[in-house]
Amino acid sequence: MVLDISPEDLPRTGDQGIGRVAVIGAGAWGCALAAVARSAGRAVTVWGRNAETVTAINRDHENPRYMPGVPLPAGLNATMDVAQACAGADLVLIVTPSRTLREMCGMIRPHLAPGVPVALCCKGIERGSGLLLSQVAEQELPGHPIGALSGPTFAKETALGHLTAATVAFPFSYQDRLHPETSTAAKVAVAMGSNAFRPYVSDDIIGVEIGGAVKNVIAIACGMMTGAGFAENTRAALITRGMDEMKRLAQVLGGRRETVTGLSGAGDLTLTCSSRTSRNMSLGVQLGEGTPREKCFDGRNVVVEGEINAVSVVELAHRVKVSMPICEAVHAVLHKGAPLGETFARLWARPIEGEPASLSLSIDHPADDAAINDLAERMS
Ligand SMILES: NC(=O)C1=CN([C@@H]2O[C@H](COP(=O)(O)OP(=O)(O)OC[C@H]3O[C@@H](n4cnc5c(N)ncnc54)[C@H](O)[C@@H]3O)[C@@H](O)[C@H]2O)C=CC1
Ligand SMILES: O=C(CO)COP(=O)(O)O
Repeated sequence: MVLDISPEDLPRTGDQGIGRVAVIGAGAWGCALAAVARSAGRAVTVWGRNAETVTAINRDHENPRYMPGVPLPAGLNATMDVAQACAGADLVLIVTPSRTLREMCGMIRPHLAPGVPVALCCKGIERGSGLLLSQVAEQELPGHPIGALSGPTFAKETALGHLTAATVAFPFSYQDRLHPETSTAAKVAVAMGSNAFRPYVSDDIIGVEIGGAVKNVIAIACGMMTGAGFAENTRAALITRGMDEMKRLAQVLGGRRETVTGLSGAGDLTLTCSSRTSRNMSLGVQLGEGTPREKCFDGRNVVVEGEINAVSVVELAHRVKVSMPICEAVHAVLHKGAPLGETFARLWARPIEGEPASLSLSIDHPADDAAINDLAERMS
């Protein structure tokens, strides 16, 4: 199954003006989204920094470095020239690792026509500032509507045309509330939507971004426990309690709890916490099995957003006084040298709490150090 459908074959709900899409980043997700936009009938140019990758996309319709064996639509153009990529673009998708976002915004700024919307497709929170990626982009690209596209979307499956859904979120103006179908989010959704790729429209960019950023940290936790030999009960508990951490953080920052139960929170948690296709889950599994960090992924340099973002998520949680014990545990193991077994054993031995958290209680039960040590031993 390959996504190279002719635009005429696609039922459209009405073209709302986005004809040309620039995709910044020629990795797995950049190429998958470029394929999606192309199959939805858009003219697409991908910007990449690597000459071999750019040549391979244009000549072989494949990205052998990041998505080998996955055919890309023939009509995709790739370039190393950012001015060329952005020329005439009605929509820009930024799809490089989150830590590069500020730099990418600065790079495209001189080449964008006024008011062109920019959808962020990377997942994270800026380290140090604690800013959501949309706030970073707002600082760097004044005058451009900034939104996010996020959801349970493995790049390879998406590029192969497996049925996929994602959320497109841009802040709504008052006019948008009266006519949501003409909002920027809706226009972007229409521009990207096809028979195989189903976007949903949201006005809650904070909720959507928090879901995307935090789920990677929770996926590392699930991987760690799986690698350490724990089973499905443990994973289900981490997914559910991890979602609660996301909801609390989203709400305090002005997002909606219900957004986190959507594609970008619950959906993406379900996907990435269930499959070693996820680089985050996979890193956790390898560490849980006892592989030293430098030997994970056979020593290859792989983008694992949750590893870097564990720091920014925990710093942000401290700043806004939100309790995120699972993220804290991942952070302690990855960045503070805490022993994996004992850290997760202690996570389970915390005082009894209410579910939901609005049932405010905390009952200490004496930590049984011998039992914790046994559990820690099982995990080491
Ligand atoms: N792969 C996937 O299934 C999905 C990935 N994402 C998100 O998309 C973002 C990108 O991930 P992938 O495409 O998977 O990563 P990737 O590793 O496949 O590709 C990363 C791309 O970014 C480029 N890059 C790296 N550092 C750069 C820098 N300093 N300046 C300019 N370009 C740079 C690389 O050359 C490469 O083209 C991440 O935030 C990830 O969480 C989101 C949904 C799905
Ligand atoms: O975000 C993703 C799927 O939605 C990709 O997950 P990983 O970055 O863990 O591979």
